[in-house]
Amino acid sequence: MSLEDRVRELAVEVQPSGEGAVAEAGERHLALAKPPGSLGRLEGLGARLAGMAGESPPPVPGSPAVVVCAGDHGVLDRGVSPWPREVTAAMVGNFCGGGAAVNAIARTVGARVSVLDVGVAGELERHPSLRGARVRPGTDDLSRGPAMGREEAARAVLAGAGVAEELVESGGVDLLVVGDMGIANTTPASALISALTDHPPEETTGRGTGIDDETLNLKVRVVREALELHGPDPADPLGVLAAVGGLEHAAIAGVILMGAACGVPVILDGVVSNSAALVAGALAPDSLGYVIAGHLSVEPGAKIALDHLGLEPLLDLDMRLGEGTGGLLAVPLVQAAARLLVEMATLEDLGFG
Ligand SMILES: Cc1cc2ncn([C@H]3O[C@H](COP(=O)(O)O)[C@@H](O)[C@H]3O)c2cc1C
Ligand SMILES: O=C(O)c1cccnc1
Repeated sequence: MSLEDRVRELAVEVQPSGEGAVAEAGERHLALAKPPGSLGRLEGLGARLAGMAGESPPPVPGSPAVVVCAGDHGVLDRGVSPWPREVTAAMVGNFCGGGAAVNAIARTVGARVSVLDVGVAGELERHPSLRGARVRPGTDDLSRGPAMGREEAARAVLAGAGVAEELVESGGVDLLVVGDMGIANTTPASALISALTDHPPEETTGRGTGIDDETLNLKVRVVREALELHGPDPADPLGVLAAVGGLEHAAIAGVILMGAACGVPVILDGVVSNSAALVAGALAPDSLGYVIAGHLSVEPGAKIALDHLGLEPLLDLDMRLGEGTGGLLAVPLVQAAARLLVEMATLEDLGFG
């Protein structure tokens, strides 16, 4: 079986989240000891968690993990980011050493950090939290040719899916957060969002790590050239990924598909994971029933992608880092949304039934 077929097989494994449990949780919220609707969006989130688990009340997720997917990008040669490629490998080392923003926030919310090398260009030291599944040492320049081959894109999707499966099946993880590391990776994120939402590059392209006006204009031009060169077809998500995506974007799509197939909620981070969710949703529309938008990144493509997916972000903190940082901050909200349904007394318990 080809790797593409295996991705398709995984997509077919995703079951729709349970409408019955969603309705039951909605009923329960009306009965709990509070004015109806007073917990705001936490009520709808709790009902969605019930749907994902297929039962109301839903279990309270107590074992979260972030999967930081890392890769490098040939399009960096066009000057779309001010940072050198070597920062990607250095930051992967930093994730393993515990000194990155994602590590500090993971410790705050009690999440494990797992790092997946699907496409880093440099040498990496071995480390227990680092999974090596390097498909190739970075993509090619997507503005001059395909970023990667279709089978390579499929291999990266399956690498992400494999890590998610291991965390859930052997590690007891019941809540996944996706994160990214890869210098220049906001360029393929914009290209994916334009290709899959039909918004033009001027709207989906942002300043990434913090580029000036001149570099932003160049970045928009590079994304436009890539779209003109490939004419990506939204009906062929793997083709879109291979033409204008990135290896970590592919791996994140794989984590989403496997999380959904296992019935585990997946919290998105910023624009890179938002673009990957568009790919996952195009491969398996039902996977979106298991996806939660953790926060709204400052990158303009983030809002376009989330609107297209029909997802409302839980937090809006003006963050634009990636790594999984904004997604992790939403973990306590997700846990609280489930715990409210599990632990609150009802009005009837209080004698007001
Ligand atoms: C030190 C450092 C740490 C980071 N952690 C995440 N990113 C984020 O910034 C990069 C994408 O932005 P652009 O497309 O502008 O290059 C990615 O590596 C992303 O994960 C970082 C970037 C840097 C420089
Ligand atoms: O939205 C993000 O996650 C993001 C923004 C800028 C750079 N890297 C990531």
